[in-house]
Order: sequence, then C-alpha cells, then structure tokens
Amino acid sequence: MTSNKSVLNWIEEMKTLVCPDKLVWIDGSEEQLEALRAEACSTGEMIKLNQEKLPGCYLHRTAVNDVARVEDRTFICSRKEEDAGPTNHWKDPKEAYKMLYDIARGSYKGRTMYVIPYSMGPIGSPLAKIGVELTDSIYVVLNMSIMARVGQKVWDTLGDSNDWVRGLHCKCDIDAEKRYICHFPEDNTIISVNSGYGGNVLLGKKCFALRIASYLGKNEGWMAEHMLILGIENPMGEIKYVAAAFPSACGKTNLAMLIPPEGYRKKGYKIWTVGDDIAWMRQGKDGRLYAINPENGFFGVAPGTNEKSNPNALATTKSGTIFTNVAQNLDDNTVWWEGLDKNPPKNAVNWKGEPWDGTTSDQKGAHPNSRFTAPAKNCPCISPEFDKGAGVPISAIIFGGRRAQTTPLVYQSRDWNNGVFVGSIMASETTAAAAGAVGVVRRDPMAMLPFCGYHMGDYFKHWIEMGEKLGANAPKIFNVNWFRLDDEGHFIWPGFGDNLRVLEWIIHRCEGKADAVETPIGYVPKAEDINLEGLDFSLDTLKGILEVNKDQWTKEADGIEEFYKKFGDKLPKELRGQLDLLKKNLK
Ligand SMILES: Nc1nc2c(ncn2[C@@H]2O[C@H](COP(=O)(O)OP(=O)(O)O)[C@@H](O)[C@H]2O)c(=O)[nH]1
Ligand SMILES: C=C(OP(=O)(O)O)C(=O)O
Ligand SMILES: [Mn+2]
Repeated sequence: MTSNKSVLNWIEEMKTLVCPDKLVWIDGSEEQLEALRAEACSTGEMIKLNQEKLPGCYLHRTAVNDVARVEDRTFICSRKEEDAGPTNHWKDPKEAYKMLYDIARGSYKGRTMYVIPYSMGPIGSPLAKIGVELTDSIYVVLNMSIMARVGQKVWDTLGDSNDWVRGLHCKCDIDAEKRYICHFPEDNTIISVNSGYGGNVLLGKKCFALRIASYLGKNEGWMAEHMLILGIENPMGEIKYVAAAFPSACGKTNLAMLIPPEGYRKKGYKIWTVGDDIAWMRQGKDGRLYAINPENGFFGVAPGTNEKSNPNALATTKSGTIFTNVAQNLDDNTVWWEGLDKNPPKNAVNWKGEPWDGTTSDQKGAHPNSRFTAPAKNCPCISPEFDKGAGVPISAIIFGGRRAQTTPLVYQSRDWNNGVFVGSIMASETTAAAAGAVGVVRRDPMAMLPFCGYHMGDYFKHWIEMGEKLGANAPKIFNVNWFRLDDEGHFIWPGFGDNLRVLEWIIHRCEGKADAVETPIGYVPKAEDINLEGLDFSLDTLKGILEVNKDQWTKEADGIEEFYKKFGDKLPKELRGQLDLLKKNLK
C-alpha cells in the first residue's frame, strides 16, 4: 500500500503496543467496504435498514454512556501548559503518552487493526492535508470513508513525506472513567480511547481538522475554523460565498443547505452548499480569502431535520448513510427521530436498543444528539466547487449562537478588528452535542472554545494578523442570532429558509447596496431593508429583534470584561481597545 518509512515505523510501533490479531489496510474500494458492512451486520455492530426505502443505509447504536463529545476529557498536550491556554484542558505530553499507552496496551487482542489513510480536502489540493487513523472499529472505518477521502490515492499523494497526522483510536471497553481524547499538536498526533461516538473517534473531523489544524494554521499563516461554507446565487447568476461559525447544534448544517423561500426561488435565487461544519481558509494569489471544506460528508444532527426545516439534508440521507442513535421503526425497518414528522412509530426500538412505542411513550425515541453520516455528493444543492481544490472566495464571515435575548437578529462589525472582537465575545446556550448541562449560556469565541488547539489569546492574535494580511480584501464580519425567544419561550424569528432574508442583507452590505443604523455594538439593518415579502411577520416584531438594549449590553460588557481576564497579557491590545470602545459607546 505504501513504502513510506514514517508510516510503516509508526504502524509497527502501534501494533506492538495494542497487539491486534490482524491488520487490514483500507483501500477505499467498494468491495472492501461492502465486506466490512456485512461483517458489522453479522456481529450486530450495525443494522441493515430497508434497502428499498434507504439503499445502502445502516443503523448503529453507541453505548448509552457514549453519545456526545466529552469536553472535560479532551486535552491539548503541548509541552508547555501555557501553550494550551486557559480555555483548554492540558496534560503533560510525556505523562499523557504513558497514561494512554497503558490504556491502549493489548486492547486490540482478538481484534483487527484497520489502517485508514485519509485526505482532509480534495486529494492533491494545495489546501489538503493527510492523516492516518488506526482503529479497531468497523463503524469508524465506514464513517471515515464517508467523511473523508479514503484509500490508495492518499498513499500515492503522501509519497515519502513525513507531513501527516497520526491518529490512534482504541475502543477499549467504553469505560467513561478512562475516556480520553488527547491531542499532541507538536507531534501531529491524536489518541482517542474508550469511546465510539463520532465527534470523539472520527479523528479527521474535530480532532484533526480543527484542533490540530488550527495549530498548523497559526504556524503556517492560514485558518482552520468551525464554519459552514455556502454560495448564494442571485437571479443574475452571480454567486457570493459566506462562511459562518456557530457552536455545535446551533444551525450550521441547516444554514448550509437552506432552501430559499418561495418568492426568492421564483426570482431565481439558489443556495450552493460547500461545507456544513469546517472551513480551511488561506489567502489566494488575488489577495482574497479562499475556503475549502476539508470533509467529504456530513455528520449532522438528526432531531429536528424534516421535510420542512431541511429537505436537502433529509434528501442527502436517503442512501449510503449511517444513522447513529436514532429510533428504528420495526414495521418497515426505517428510522425515526423527534421532529422528523408527527407520526412516531408504534412498533419501534429506541436509541438505547429497548422496545419503544412512540405513540404512548414519554421517552425520546432518538437521542437528542443522534446523527446521520451522509455522503456530500448526495446533497441536492452541493456546490460544483465542493470537490475542487482551489476553494471559494469568501465575501462575508458570520458568527452566531443561541441567545434567547440580548443579541439582535443580525449586526455588522465596524471593521475587521471589531469583527474579531464580535467573534471573541460570542456566547451561546450549550446543546446536547457535548456531554453536560444543556441551555447554559457560555462564552464560545468563534464557536472554537472546544476546538482551538492552542492558546486562545494567540488564536485571537492570529485573527488580527490575518486581517492585516488581507487588508482591503478581508471579508466583512457579521453576527446573527436566529434564536431570540418571546415571553412564552417560542422562537420569534421563523429561521431556516427564511434566514436567506438576513443573508441577503449581509450580501447587500458587502456590495455597498444596503443602509444600516449605527448602534453601540455595530451596524444593525433598518427594519425596512430586511425583505419580509411572503412572510407573516410584522415590521414591529422585526424591530423588536433588531433592538440593541443598552441595559442588557452593559451587563454583557461586564461579562466580557470578566471573560477577558482569563487571557491575561495574552489578550491582544486590539481587543482590549474594542471592549473599551464598546463600554464608551454604551455610556
Ligand atoms: N429555531 C431555529 N432552529 C434552528 C435553525 N437552524 C437550525 N435549527 C435547529 O438547531 C439544531 C441544530 O441544527 P444543525 O444545523 O444540525 O446545527 P449544527 O450542529 O451547527 O450543524 C436542529 O435541531 C435544528 O432544527 C433556525 O434557523 N431556527
Ligand atoms: C461533530 C459535531 O459537530 P456539530 O454538532 O458541530 O455538527 C460534534 O459536535 O460532535
Ligand atoms: Mn452540523
């Protein structure tokens, strides 16, 4: 498969450590994948679904204690503790290797080691990077084969180079007390033990493409961000691309695949999905910022996905998809989740594998963080640029989170550094995507709190430096909040497809075609400039969610002040200046 010495030596070393019975090289062929699917079904690791309704689709259930990312067990193991920074958990690399090797030792006995060569980014793209994951889980092999470009071509592209990311995954016995997701940015290495949940074990995704890559990006002058990428085509056929960072389960996949409201469709607006979770961005020869999606599939949240909210995502999951922790309808061997439709199955099995009657049960059929792993090529609106290595030029960067109050529907930063400030103060209510409490507001700068592989203060600095490099070519920076609640706790803004109305204003601002009102936090639209045509939504209600409330923002500024203390003298002076300016504006 490969004669790359650095690869062969490492595999030999890991083999000696974990002691597999057998070693299988994943070549990316359909024959090999099909044989693995059959094997996983024979052991119960996966369930083959109704092949007429869902061709090539399978169901998998993780252990009940292993259903989300585990942030308090995720570590950045840099040699100096300071380099991991105040927002990461840190372990000394020597101690971490020892602890992890002790857990991993002999854990593949009686099992097979699968060697997965994968490329993050279209193979051969100047922005792509290569990784190798060793795993003892067929589920991981099959998911990685959807989420990344996998197979022989990766070895051919790597050649003799030592520039690749090592990933060791050991399922062990899913002991939550011994679960660790450890990153060694200085060694290009990831080790994940005692989990089988996607975000913890599909090592190309959050571990490599965000934690390791953000560190590489800092050193190499590019950016790895927790962002979707989408193209907005106007009736003249012009396409503008935007990248948007929202925390996990705050609407990236939905925005990336949105269906324009009817009036917009009739006029000829189209949305093109480039990516739904991760963007790697680099300055191009023309000086603009170009983004690729390093992934090859979507690992999306199932609950809430339906024919109305996200028909494109639903269509994407109709073939070749692996569902994880959703409910199984035994009548026709299909899948169901909360929010799919109003007809939960009667004769079903819930995500825990227990008999479940959805018509009477007060328990959920699917786990709130249940997922689909679907090939990007299935997506009806996948961008023709998706598979090209050059990337797409980004006109606007959008930050956003879940805030019941305070943050308006949309606002624009005054300039790049003010935009970096807006990203750095992002706050959002926690979701089921990570273990722990749900609905608690926490600061999540650039939606990277759980994913930045180095000191967050240095990361802010890197953003500021990117702005200096990009100069007048820098994308404009915005913030959105689809999640304002009314007094009864209902979402005020209709969201989903109607978010295009906000994107339109954003594009118009980039083109210098729309007006705005200056507020203490930045530029807010004039309510009349958001197109409400065809929507049952009053201008007054819109004004309400565009309002910047001084009392709330004064409290917010205090919260930011407190949050910024964490970074000490690593807080860039530019951001300190921005906070002072905000306070002054609020007076
Ligand atoms: N109210 C509202 N909910 C949304 C919107 N977009 C997404 N959601 C919900 O937020 C959850 C997570 O969405 P998803 O796009 O999968 O988030 P991701 O994890 O960031 O990709 C789902 O339950 C969606 O239905 C929106 O515009 N408004
Ligand atoms: C893979 C994940 O992504 P997201 O929720 O951002 O889609 C995750 O959080 O585990
Ligand atoms: Mn998503």
